[in-house]
Amino acid sequence: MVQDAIDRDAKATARLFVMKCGGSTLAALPDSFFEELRDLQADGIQPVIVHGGGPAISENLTKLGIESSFVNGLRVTTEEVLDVVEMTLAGSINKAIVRRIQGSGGLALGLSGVDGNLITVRPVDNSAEVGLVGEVTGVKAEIVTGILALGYIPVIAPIGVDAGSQRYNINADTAAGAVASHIDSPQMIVVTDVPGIMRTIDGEKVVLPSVTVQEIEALIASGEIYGGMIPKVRAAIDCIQGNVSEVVIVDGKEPHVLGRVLQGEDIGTRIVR
Ligand SMILES: Nc1ncnc2c1ncn2[C@@H]1O[C@H](COP(=O)(O)OP(=O)(O)O)[C@@H](O)[C@H]1O
Ligand SMILES: CC(=O)N[C@@H](CCC(=O)OP(=O)(O)O)C(=O)O
Repeated sequence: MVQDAIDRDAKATARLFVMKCGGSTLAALPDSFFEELRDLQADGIQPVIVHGGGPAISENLTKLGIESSFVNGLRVTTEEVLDVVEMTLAGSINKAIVRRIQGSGGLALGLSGVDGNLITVRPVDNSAEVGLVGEVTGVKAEIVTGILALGYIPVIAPIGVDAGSQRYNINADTAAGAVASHIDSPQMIVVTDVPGIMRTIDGEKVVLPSVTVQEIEALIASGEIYGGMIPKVRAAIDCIQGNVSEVVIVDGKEPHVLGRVLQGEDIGTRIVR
């Protein structure tokens, strides 16, 4: 009987997954991606979305004539930059994702980490260099599970608040990893614009089917993992030290990509302990 209860619990948590959608790929995601999300939701699976939008933020900053730069993959964020980050992430991008899910017949509810103090942060260690960028200190899991219990897919924009209600910009990969850890999601799926972590072997580019934490450190040290892939693998390493057992990096344009990952098919790169 005890075993039955354990099996039931395992089944219940296995239905939950966090998905990070990168700004590099959002506009290119086909309708079939959102239709699959709708079907998964109808089957009782509980996706939680954390999204990025870096390219759209940069575009809006340029339009407004506001200069911005990156230090180690983090956007140097002033209050002026944060106005644009918030209007882009919590505004147009968040609502575009919600509309696409609803347009396919699914149910979604958008919010940012500010709403209900969902994501609390403190300034990152190098805040003297990057400004108002936050490191996650807490996630109110009950808000996420409450939205899921209402039958909606939570769609979360990566902006956090501190105890004094100051808002902060958070890298979307980092925010997704923190959400996955705090809600005890067994899996995090990172949807991006490449088919996984790639490496050149004998002059040919190949996708690594699976990598360990140690292999990742070596690939960063050799320069084979660089740029936007670094925060993804760092977030993956952080969350697989906890209750998340695997992180899968995939290309959102692959047909039926979510179902294939959930069924354990060899697709993309699996990051395991
Ligand atoms: N080893 C690697 N394999 C695949 N992509 C890599 C690798 N190292 C760096 N990248 C880069 O990481 C990018 C994905 O990161 P990014 O552009 O930030 O995506 P997103 O917007 O989805 O967060 C790829 O387009 C590629 O240019
Ligand atoms: C602190 C920091 O750099 N925040 C990111 C948040 C968006 C993001 O991470 O979007 P992608 O996933 O599309 O890169 C930024 O301002 O661009």
